[in-house]
Amino acid sequence: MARAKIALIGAGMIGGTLAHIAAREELGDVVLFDIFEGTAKGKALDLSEAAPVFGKDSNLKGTNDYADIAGADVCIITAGFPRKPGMDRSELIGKNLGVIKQVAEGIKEHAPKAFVICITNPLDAMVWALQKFSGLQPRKVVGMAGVLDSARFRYFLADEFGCSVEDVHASVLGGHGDTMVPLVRYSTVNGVPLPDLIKMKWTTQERVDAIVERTRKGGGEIVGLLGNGSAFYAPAESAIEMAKSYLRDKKRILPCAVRLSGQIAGVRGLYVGAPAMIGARGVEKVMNIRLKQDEREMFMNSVEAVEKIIADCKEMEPELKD
Ligand SMILES: NC(=O)C1=CN([C@@H]2O[C@H](COP(=O)(O)OP(=O)(O)OC[C@H]3O[C@@H](n4cnc5c(N)ncnc54)[C@H](O)[C@@H]3O)[C@@H](O)[C@H]2O)C=CC1
Ligand SMILES: O=C([O-])CC(=O)C(=O)O
Repeated sequence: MARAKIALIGAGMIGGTLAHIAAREELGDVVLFDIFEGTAKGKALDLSEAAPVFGKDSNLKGTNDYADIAGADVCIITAGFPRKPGMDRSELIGKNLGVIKQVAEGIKEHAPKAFVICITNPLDAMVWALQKFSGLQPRKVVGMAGVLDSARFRYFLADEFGCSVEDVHASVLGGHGDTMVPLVRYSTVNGVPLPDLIKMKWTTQERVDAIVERTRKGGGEIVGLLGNGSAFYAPAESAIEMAKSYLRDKKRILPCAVRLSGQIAGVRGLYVGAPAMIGARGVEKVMNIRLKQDEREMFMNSVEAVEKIIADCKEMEPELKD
């Protein structure tokens, strides 16, 4: 059987890391696309030269020609600009909306059957715009944020309990911004929910509240530390998890930015983070979890934040207006 073809649109920090993981895991042949041809070609060649050392076979190609992504099974988009310390992700639309428009046109023309995972920020608005510009089926266009946000939540909780990260599961809903909703009630250690762990005196409400707040601001914490760029290892690992679930029809249930059609709090037509089953048909199901009043309020607050960014995108690009 032919190898899967994975197109990485954007060959910067996340794009290069994605290529590295895809090659090491022999997920398929990799096309690295970037407006800077040298960056894409250089990283593809460097990784090709590493392959004999790690002993895996994948073809890696760098390009600035969309024709090279033809027939891709998966496209992962990181093209665009990261924020700088002190900036909000929403401030990136001025630069990144135009980039997403170009990327959508490239994918629509050359890889319209691909499963498309958007990472570019501000995430929920960019994946919404990408689906609109490209006209691809919503079930084949998703955004990566929830896997990353819940991985941060899991890491902070495992650190709090001094236990393995493998035994901590967590769910984060809503937009990828400071209003995201880490769901305490649905987060567990060995199946035991956090509120029970508080009763068991494994931690306190105050400490859990602080972890929730740190999770919400997790991206900004890394931006502040790096000084010149944003997180890339954890975002790349997270998108690969989503790509693998599609390519291997694993039907993982992962928190992703998906276009809702009423499953959570009745929200429709908007891309926002929710637990979704990813299989060979793309988004095969969205979990219709029931929220308590306070959770629902936090979720709607996050939805409103996404709606505001989308309204600004519509002002910039009238073709996005319905
Ligand atoms: N969704 C999420 O959870 C996360 C999102 N991000 C976002 O991912 C994006 C990429 O981050 P990095 O890889 O760190 O940035 P980077 O700056 O290292 O790489 C971006 C690449 O995009 C390329 N590019 C710019 N315009 C392009 C165009 N029109 N066509 C093709 N390529 C183009 C640049 O040349 C650069 O190589 C940023 O917007 C960042 O905010 C970052 C971390 C997590
Ligand atoms: O914070 C940023 O700008 C990058 C990002 O989305 C994250 O790491 O969560």
